[in-house]
Amino acid sequence: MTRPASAAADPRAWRLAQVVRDTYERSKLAGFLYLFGWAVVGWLAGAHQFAPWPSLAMAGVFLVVGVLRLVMRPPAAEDAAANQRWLRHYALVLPLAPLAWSGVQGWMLLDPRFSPELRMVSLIATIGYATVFVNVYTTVRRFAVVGASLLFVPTLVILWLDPGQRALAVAMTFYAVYLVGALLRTHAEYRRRLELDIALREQRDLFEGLSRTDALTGVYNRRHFGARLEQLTASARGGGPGFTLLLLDIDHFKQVNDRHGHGVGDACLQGLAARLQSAFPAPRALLARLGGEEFGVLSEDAHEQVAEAAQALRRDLAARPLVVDGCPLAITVSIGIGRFGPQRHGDADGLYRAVDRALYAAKDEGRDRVAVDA
Ligand SMILES: Nc1nc2c(ncn2[C@@H]2O[C@H](COP(=O)(O)OP(=O)(O)OP(=O)(O)O)[C@@H](O)[C@H]2O)c(=O)[nH]1
Repeated sequence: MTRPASAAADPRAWRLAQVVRDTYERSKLAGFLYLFGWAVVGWLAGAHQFAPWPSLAMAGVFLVVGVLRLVMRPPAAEDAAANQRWLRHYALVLPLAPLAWSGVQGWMLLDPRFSPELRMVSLIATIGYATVFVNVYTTVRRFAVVGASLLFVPTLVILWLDPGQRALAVAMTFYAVYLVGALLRTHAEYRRRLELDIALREQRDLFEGLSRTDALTGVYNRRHFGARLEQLTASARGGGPGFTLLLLDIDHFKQVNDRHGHGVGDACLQGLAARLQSAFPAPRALLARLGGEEFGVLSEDAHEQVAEAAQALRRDLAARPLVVDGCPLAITVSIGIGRFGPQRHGDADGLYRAVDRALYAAKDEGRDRVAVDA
């Protein structure tokens, strides 16, 4: 009955895990684009005839790299160390395809057996792959920079070194400059969206936490307690582990408010919640304020153990009164306890009514006592 993870779950670990998930999702099939590109260009050029082994080797490289990208699944958990490791390994795999494509591109530009028309087709493919890198790998900027550079820089060098290709060299250089700008913009947009996701997630966690928590004491509220009671009852009816319900009511609490004021009454409720939390610690027990001066505990322990802990709490309150504003505040409590029995109680309401009766029996018998539904 552990208290759920708080709203302040580690946003840095989540951000890293999200970057890893996005990177994988965006790139898992993209490796095969290179295989497709080489199959089309190489086939049209007849490379499989005039250079069968290099052609086959290229296809093999693209196939292996494509499969590698697909099978390198990211870690399932938001484990920062595992995600960092994955990024380091992926940083070695991701550049392989652009590197190999750069080889293809250089080969096509330098080998006269490739026609000018097919060279143009391969240059268009290079532009396409570099554009994909800049738009897709905005998740990790260095990936985009490395990939696009591997694709573009060798091609630019070859084009600039050939005086006959000046116009193409100029056009490609302009496009490279555009890609740098596009990379900066898309990366900034991706980071903004990520931060927005984190803010939304934190707000959702915060509201979820608030909807389960009692504002005054910080323990669970009646709503969450009721939902958990229903779950435990259903599970016990289905043969799951049993549980014990405890209901506690402060005796003559009205007098505390009347004598000392509402503020002292509030502090008393907070002090008692803290004592209850120590008497019935998570994860074996779930504590809630059910309203006013009434608290409830759902415990995995047998009712004898819960009753023992309840008696110890009662004795502790007598021996060590609560301290409010530096002054001791003596209070006593009445407690009802019952272990869920599917035959005896039927459902959650049946158990609640039985334990409530035990609590009122404790009140009727003079308060400051524990009564067990048996
Ligand atoms: N300070 C404070 N008082 C509260 C709060 N909620 C309920 N109360 C008070 O709790 C008191 C409950 O009084 P009663 O229901 O008569 O119960 P009691 O005086 O404890 O008497 P018994 O339960 O019969 O022993 C009322 O005076 C409510 O105003 C709260 O959040 N803060």
